[in-house]
Amino acid sequence: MSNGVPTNGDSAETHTASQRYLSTRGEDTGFSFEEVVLKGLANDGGLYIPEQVPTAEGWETWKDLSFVDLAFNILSLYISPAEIPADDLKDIIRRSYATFRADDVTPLVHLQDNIHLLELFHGPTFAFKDVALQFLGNLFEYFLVRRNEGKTGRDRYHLTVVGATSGDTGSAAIYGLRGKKDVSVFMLHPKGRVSPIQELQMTTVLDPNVHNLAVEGNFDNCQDIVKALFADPEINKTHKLGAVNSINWARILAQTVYYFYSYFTLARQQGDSFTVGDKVRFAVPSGNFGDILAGYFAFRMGLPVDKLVIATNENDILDRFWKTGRYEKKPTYGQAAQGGLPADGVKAHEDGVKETLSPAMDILVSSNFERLLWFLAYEFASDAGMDDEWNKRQAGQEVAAWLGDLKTKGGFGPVYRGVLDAARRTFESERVSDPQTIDTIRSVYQAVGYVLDPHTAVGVEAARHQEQQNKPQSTLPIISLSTAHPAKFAGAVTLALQDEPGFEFDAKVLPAEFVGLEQREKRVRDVENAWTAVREVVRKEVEVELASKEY
Ligand SMILES: Cc1ncc(COP(=O)(O)O)c(C=O)c1O
Ligand SMILES: N[C@@H](CCOP(=O)(O)O)C(=O)O
Repeated sequence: MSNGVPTNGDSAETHTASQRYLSTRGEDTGFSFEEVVLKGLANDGGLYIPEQVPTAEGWETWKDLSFVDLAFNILSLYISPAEIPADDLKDIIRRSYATFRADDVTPLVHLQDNIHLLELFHGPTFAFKDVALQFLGNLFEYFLVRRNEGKTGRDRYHLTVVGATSGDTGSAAIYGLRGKKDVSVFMLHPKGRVSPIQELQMTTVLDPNVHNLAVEGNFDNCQDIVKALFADPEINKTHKLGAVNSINWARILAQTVYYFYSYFTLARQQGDSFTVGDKVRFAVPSGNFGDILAGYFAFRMGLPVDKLVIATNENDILDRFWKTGRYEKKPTYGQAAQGGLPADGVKAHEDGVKETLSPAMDILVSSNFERLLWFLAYEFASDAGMDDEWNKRQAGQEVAAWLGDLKTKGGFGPVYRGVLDAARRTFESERVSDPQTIDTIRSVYQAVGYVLDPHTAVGVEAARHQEQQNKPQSTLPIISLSTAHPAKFAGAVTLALQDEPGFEFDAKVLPAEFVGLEQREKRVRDVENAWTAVREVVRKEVEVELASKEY
């Protein structure tokens, strides 16, 4: 079904295949970038992906570009100038990264041996989410200003953003959208399950368009409520829902930039011992699979990636998939996957999400895994020798069936051997326990004096294990993504370092921006773990907000 690319009166010929989008469940195709950004989730429940992953022609020549110029080159491959003219796109990107404390936006620092840390926490809320959400906030604003030109009052297009957070997306989205015209933002967090600083970062923002909702439940309950709202035709029609979670394609797209940028930074830092064209590994602390999926796109675009290493905490659905070929909320260990794969020997944990020291990754089901599944299914279907339309249809049907089973039976798999083999060609997985996380924070501090946040520690431990395991490739540099500032997770950091001589959290870790947060006024509303109850709250609070506006 074509939904009419693009929305602003230009002809479809102005869009390349990588600038048109389809749903992973196969029913919805032909969307423009603007449509997928404003809609978030497809009508059939799928996630948007580009019809084709573009090759980054001449990427090797981008080595010395600034972050902003590099971002422009990459993003232009996915956004037609007929939708956002080049100068406007450049301006959006420039403004998005002007809010970062580091001149080079995402610095790369050498940690130990072959491991380099990609510091992604220099944005306003001290977590990697800022890289995408500063950009997404400005994109929403750009599209809304254009849509609302000459309109007044209730005729204006008012976007109602609803998002779920285990701590970091919430504040990053709020900082990306606070005070923006024609947008209300509702962030659902699991009550009492985010770190105290994360909670304060969200609830101390008092702009009238920001609404914090504390849900009695876990992160997956929050994510399910958001998905249920997107599936409800009524609220979508009346309130024009928008997404800030990584179900929104723009989140993934913005994150591909730092894979390229860190690769080039490494090449500049290493001089003769690393030339553009050499391979690297990336280790990525993973939960919803958005961050590492951006790495997959970078790889598909031509970046020389040896392997993408998925690092999970004890909520290990992804690790179990790579080991068994089954994607299951509740593990059924001991059953070998198709083709006689070994069981992984990991102990089953309690039914549901485990609360760990890396709470932002306490996720049972990783929403972006669906996007990877589509590409794996597409690759598998392509072996049948049919035409591209057939391959795409087949991939969509396969994904819809898998996701259907996940919903009704709690899991699916084992997947076809060819699908699993394709997954293993590009990715490896590691599961890191809480004690290992603490040991890693401590041993890195003792060795080099660097303080890791617990999520970053999960990635670093995975990288170190990879270094030990992959002897022949162990000379390859590993870029380990540092996804948050350690000050956001005082509990875990203090647990690991309290006995270290001279270590003082406030002096060594706490940034000035966090001092005094707890004394500020807060606004948050408790809500039931029920999507219909949340829908009522959204309706009422948007009404109050709109009634107070004069434009
Ligand atoms: C600090 C931190 N690290 C890692 C992750 C996992 O990233 P993703 O959900 O994209 O896999 C998150 C949450 O998304 C996070 O907040
Ligand atoms: N870890 C996230 C969970 C939401 O993930 P998202 O990347 O899909 O927004 C968080 O910190 O909120």
